[in-house]
Amino acid sequence: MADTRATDETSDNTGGNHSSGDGNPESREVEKIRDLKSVLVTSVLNLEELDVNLYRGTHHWVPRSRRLFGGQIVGQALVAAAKSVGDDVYVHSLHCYFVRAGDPTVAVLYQVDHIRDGRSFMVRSVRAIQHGQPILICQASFHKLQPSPLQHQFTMPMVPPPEDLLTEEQLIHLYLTKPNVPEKLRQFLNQRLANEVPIEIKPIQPQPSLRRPATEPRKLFWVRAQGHIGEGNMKLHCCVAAYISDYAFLDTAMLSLADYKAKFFASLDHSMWFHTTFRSDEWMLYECESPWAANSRGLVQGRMWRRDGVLAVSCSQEGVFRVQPVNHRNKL
Ligand SMILES: CCCCCCCCCC(=O)SCCNC(=O)CCNC(=O)[C@H](O)C(C)(C)COP(=O)(O)OP(=O)(O)OC[C@H]1O[C@@H](n2cnc3c(N)ncnc32)[C@H](O)[C@@H]1OP(=O)(O)O
Repeated sequence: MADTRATDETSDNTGGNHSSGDGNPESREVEKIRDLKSVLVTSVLNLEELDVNLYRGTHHWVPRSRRLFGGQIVGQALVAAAKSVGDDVYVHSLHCYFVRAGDPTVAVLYQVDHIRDGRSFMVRSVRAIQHGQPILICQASFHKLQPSPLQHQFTMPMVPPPEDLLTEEQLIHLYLTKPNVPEKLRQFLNQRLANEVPIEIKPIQPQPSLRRPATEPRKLFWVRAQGHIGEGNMKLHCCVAAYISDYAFLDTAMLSLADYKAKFFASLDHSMWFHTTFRSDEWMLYECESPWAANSRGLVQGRMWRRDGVLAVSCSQEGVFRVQPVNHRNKL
């Protein structure tokens, strides 16, 4: 059954100044690289307030596509929206459209509109703007805690615990020790290792090689933010979950198609529902599936489970996919 415990995790430091480290610039630098709390909280999710309801966000990791990572834009939009509500309401859902590619060479402005303050619910609309044009439109709704006898949830799938599994990084290192790894593939995998994505992933069923058969479009992995964030800041955990939720989600739709690669793919929209308290810096099981793909689009749906079996977050996204056959002789 769903966890209906009233949360005491109500303090809001989202976007506040989080100092860390021992004051030594060198150790602060090391911590900045290693600790997600530094990278995301003091940098990416720490928006600069420019005016009333107007914020500026900067970037950390940019994907190979050279367009801004969607999870970063959604996470920052949620930070901006959350700044305009009190400590007694929690985001329960958000709905976004990615309308233009984000430009990694300039900052993003976030403009928050107060749509409605009701008795139980508060609704905000956020526009992420670059070069005077919206790149994302986001609606977020916040709700007071209102416990009810109506409660149920699906059951978490049975999977091995994260302690029994290797991280994606470890799997890549292992793969690179094999003889005869093609040079192009080696370069690609080394680039993946060099990515400073502040997210850790442990696949439940790692792909033995990149040349995989077509499978049911479903995958499961343990995921958490890198570094320590700690308890007591549910708003921040939701913003970090928004960042994480977009990372390895959309490619679920490609699993049904072997021998093709996406020459262009991008998320068109992103929706999330936050059900209960969780910690984004602790392992959560991300269950991703794609019920449909056609017409150059694919739909993905995801559930993030706390490791105690409580359904914490549900996500949904549609993406555009332009695919081409893989030439296996020259393949990565
Ligand atoms: C494992 C680690 C990897 C992690 C990566 C995580 C990534 C997760 C997913 C994301 O975060 S994606 C980032 C968030 N989403 C976006 O940035 C999408 C923003 N929205 C848009 O860019 C536009 O709204 C969108 C492209 C979706 C639609 O705009 P248009 O209708 O003007 O685009 P159009 O379809 O005409 O063209 C899009 C591209 O497809 C190309 N194209 C069009 N028709 C085509 C065709 N028939 N065949 C092949 N390609 C085609 C077209 O040239 C163009 O390529 P370029 O961008 O390189 O120029």
